Amino acid sequence: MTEPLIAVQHLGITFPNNQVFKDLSFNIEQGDFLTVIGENGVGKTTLIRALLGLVKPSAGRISYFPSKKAIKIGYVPQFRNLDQEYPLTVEDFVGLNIRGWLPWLTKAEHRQVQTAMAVTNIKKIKQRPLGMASGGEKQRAYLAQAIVQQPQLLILDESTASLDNEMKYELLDLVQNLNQTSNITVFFVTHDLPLAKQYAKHFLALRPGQQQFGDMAGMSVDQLKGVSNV
Ligand SMILES: Nc1ncnc2c1ncn2[C@@H]1O[C@H](COP(=O)(O)OP(=O)(O)OP(=O)(O)O)[C@@H](O)[C@H]1O
Repeated sequence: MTEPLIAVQHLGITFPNNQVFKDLSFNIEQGDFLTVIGENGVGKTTLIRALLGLVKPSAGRISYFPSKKAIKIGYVPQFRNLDQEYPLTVEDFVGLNIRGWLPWLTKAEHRQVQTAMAVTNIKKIKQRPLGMASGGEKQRAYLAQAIVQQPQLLILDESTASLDNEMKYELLDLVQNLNQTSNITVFFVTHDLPLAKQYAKHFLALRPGQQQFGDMAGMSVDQLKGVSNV
């Protein structure tokens, strides 16, 4: 059995007048490609925030192995079309995740930026202002920024929403490659069931007050019906 990277046990999260999770349990295994599906408002973003330590559980716990400190998490947000005037070059944007706005990088850090751009196939546009890049290139720059620190866990938060089909599959091919060759664990939140079916190993289907966890390949017709209207 694969070791968990993160174990969520009996998690409860309650906002004033709103209990989002009552008793949520699942593991994120090392090297997994886990997709999280569920209708609007069921708590997907809240779950990500809890994994990042930004929301405190009201019950249960989230355990990190070997420790919370040892696990770096890369985050790829939902695609937002940056303004054409956005001035940072693709390279500077990717480097932002190393030292924020400080421009000087060590040689090793510079190499990390070059590697992240090579892996995500944006090296040839590294001097281009990010605002002038295409939608797919922008999203690949977000992916490069998320992996520049070589995270153990990569969270994709509806990152393919509003990308066209070709760009979606291009992005997910890159993510799958990272998952398979660098053993980066992937936590992929999406509404796109066909995409999830193609790439994910496991699924977590969230519904109000309940959850289902299982093998993506073995997802039954009933389970499929349950989440296919999301
Ligand atoms: N800080 C907060 N305070 C109070 N309620 C909150 C807070 N954050 C989220 N909620 C509520 O918790 C519920 C879950 O929200 P969340 O954004 O996690 O859902 P989601 O599944 O990500 O939705 P979507 O698919 O629309 O992005 C919603 O009812 C939301 O209004």
